[in-house]
Amino acid sequence: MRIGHGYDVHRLVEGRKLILGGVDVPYVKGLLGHSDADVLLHAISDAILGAIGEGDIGKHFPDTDPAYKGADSLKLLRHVMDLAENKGYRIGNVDATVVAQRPKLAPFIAQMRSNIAATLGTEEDRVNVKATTTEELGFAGRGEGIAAYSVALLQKK
Ligand SMILES: Nc1ccn([C@@H]2O[C@H](COP(=O)(O)O)[C@@H](O)[C@H]2O)c(=O)n1
Ligand SMILES: C[C@@]1(CO)OP(=O)(O)OP(=O)(O)OC[C@H]1O
Repeated sequence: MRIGHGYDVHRLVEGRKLILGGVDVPYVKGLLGHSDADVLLHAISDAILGAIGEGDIGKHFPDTDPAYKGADSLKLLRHVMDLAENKGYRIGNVDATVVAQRPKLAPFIAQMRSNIAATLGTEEDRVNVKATTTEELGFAGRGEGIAAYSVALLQKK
């Protein structure tokens, strides 16, 4: 068994879609990034890369490479899972927390979980997604950005 941890932050700006866990969440702002800036999927991708000793998403998908401009982070996550599977691993479980003061994410969590499980080729009960505010403290609390944390446990197939 192998364990990995991931953390990511993106800035909230006007004129961008808010994509979280592959869900287009209705909001007045979206996350800024080279890709679709799906901070949740980036944290999960980094957790899996950590578990298999493969660095981080910046190493695999450089933000200087035009190929990843506007990239769908579900596709990046699938590529990361291909690396894990090629090394003989499958998902034990994945847990993640999105840190966002707004918008309310609870109505979208089930779809995020479903998207992530399908992309990882695993059962939904092996994937958990949570959301928390920071009680208006810090950058997330001021609505300047959204953070996400994840851990991933991988098992030998
Ligand atoms: N963006 C968010 C943040 C939180 N939630 C849900 O609200 C619950 C309470 O949040 P606290 O920060 O006060 O702990 C939390 O457990 C989430 O279920 C949310 O939907 N969207
Ligand atoms: C995902 C990548 C893809 O180019 O770009 P960004 O959307 O900027 O996201 P970040 O979390 O900064 O990780 C870097 C890149 O791998």
